[in-house]
Amino acid sequence: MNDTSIKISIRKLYKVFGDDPQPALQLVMDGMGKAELLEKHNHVLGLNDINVDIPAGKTTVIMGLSGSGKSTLIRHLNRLIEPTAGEVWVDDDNILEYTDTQLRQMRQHRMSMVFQKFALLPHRTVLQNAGLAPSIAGQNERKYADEARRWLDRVGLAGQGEQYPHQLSGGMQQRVGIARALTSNSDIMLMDEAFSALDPLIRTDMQDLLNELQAELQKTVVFITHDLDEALKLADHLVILKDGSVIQQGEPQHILLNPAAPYIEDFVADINRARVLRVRSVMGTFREAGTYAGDIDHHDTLESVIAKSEGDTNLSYRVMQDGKPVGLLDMRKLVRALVPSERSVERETPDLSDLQSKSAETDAALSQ
Ligand SMILES: Nc1ncnc2c1ncn2[C@@H]1O[C@H](COP(=O)(O)OP(=O)(O)OP(=O)(O)O)[C@@H](O)[C@H]1O
Repeated sequence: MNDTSIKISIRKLYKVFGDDPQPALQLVMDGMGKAELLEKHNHVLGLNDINVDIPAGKTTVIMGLSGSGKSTLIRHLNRLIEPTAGEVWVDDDNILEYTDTQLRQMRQHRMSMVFQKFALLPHRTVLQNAGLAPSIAGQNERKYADEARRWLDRVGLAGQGEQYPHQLSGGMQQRVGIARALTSNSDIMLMDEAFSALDPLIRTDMQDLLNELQAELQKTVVFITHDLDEALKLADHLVILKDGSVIQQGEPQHILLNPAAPYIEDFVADINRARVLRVRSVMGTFREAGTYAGDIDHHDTLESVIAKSEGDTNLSYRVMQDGKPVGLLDMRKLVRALVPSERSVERETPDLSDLQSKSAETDAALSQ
């Protein structure tokens, strides 16, 4: 994540829910955990000393199980929730110091939100829903129609502008939600479980759409999910929450290869690593001299390299990025990366038959 500036910076953020949060906060700062705070003091620890830098133009995914604090955290970014302590900086402003007018300006022009349940206005057309932000800012339909239509076209809803939300499927309604966020022309998109209400195939389509839009538009996206596959597919930066605390954050591939806590190890244990890990995350240094079986791209998945090698663990490949060699990938190293942790590598190194059965599983999954 080099060469990226920070768009949103969350500093020492705490949220305690209850009648008298300040004394409870002191107990938390002195080390009391969520369970004890609830049991002995009847206060809920929502967020505990959150420090996260959200890079501009990238997708940051906040992931955690139910109750871990994801919604509480994202709602602090537009001050739908006020913290018990801490700071939230957006574009170098501490938004907790904003006046009501500044806050309204920020919500209207600098941040948009995409909701799990779409939150479309039922009596407005698709075009009017897409143009909600300019409409609230006082523009009439004639003025915003071109821009709203452009984004409806871009999300795959060309010709649907005169429909009403109830005439569209769930996936189409969420496309309107995304078009609405894009028509607002804000740099920051907050997406709260935005795809969780959709059927699996539609959900995959929407994830692909978001990745495509991001490659084109580079918005600062903060995306909440409880689904690790979704997180790994979307995230440039991944933040994992548990009981209101950040357990680990960083580049998703790095987290997968270096889980910092048993909780994360458990989370990532069932992931199809061959499909998620990229060559760049496991390759070694490039050496001029040496023989290799062919060229692969740094962004290829390990699964595609396994297929290319036909399971031959004696091979190594030259890794290319933008036409230049950047590394070497030894198939034995690739195989080691498929095993979840260092400890298990010491116990057992998978052999060719493991690889082939993994490939067969993958083929079966792909052909479904
Ligand atoms: N208004 C509230 N009053 C009291 N406790 C709250 C309130 N809002 C959230 N909480 C508590 O704060 C913690 C974090 O909740 P939050 O909704 O942020 O979790 P989440 O990770 O978004 O969960 P889910 O995936 O189920 O939406 C939970 O223990 C929850 O019960």
